[in-house]
Amino acid sequence: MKTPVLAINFKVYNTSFGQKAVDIAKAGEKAAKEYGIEVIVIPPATELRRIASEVSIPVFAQHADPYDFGAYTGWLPIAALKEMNIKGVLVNHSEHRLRLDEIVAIVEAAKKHGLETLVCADTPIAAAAVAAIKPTALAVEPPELIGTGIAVSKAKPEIITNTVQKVREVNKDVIILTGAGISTAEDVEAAIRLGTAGVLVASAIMKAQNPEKVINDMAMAAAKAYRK
Ligand SMILES: O=C(CO)COP(=O)(O)O
Repeated sequence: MKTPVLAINFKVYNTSFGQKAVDIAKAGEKAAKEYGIEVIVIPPATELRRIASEVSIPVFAQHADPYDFGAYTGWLPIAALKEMNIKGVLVNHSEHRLRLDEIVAIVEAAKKHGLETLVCADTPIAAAAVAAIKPTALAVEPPELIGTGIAVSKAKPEIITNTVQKVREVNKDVIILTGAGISTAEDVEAAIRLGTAGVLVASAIMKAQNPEKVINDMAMAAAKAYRK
């Protein structure tokens, strides 16, 4: 994973499926090229194969299970992601919470299959616990700000600075991202100034009138703030 990062969690909005999802992913690809940053798109499981075949930027799954191919009805094996050219997996999102042993199993299985991991944590302490598992990246997202349009980087900057401090005590390499309520280019800039390498964002893009413009503005802000 390169830095800075604009990771777009599509969640399961009505814009997260079909052609709209492809258009948003293509806007991400365009911004990644234009500003030289890492844009990661994270569509629902049903859209993974199509989007991975239409864009060259990394596509991550919103969740996957630590299984190989086999008799696992209703689960999404990590082995299948690899076959679809998916580059990584989001783990333990606050809307899809897991126990620590389950997080460990997914991160280990992803490593075995050569996939990256972006693990979510709701507090600085949880982020430090996650950092000890050595994922590729982690995102600190206070659940009470998710989907509110109130950016954690503005409303609760101490959550970000505490996360960076606690995580670096246990892991010097993991990429740290900021998420929850990130709405504007300014919010992205603040997240980077507070010591993280980018953002994990959903509603500001998925619910926008003009998602392409929001992606462009956030990507430009990330590139600019990260260079300084
Ligand atoms: O949960 C999030 C990203 O994974 C954050 O969601 P919002 O950007 O909608 O606040």
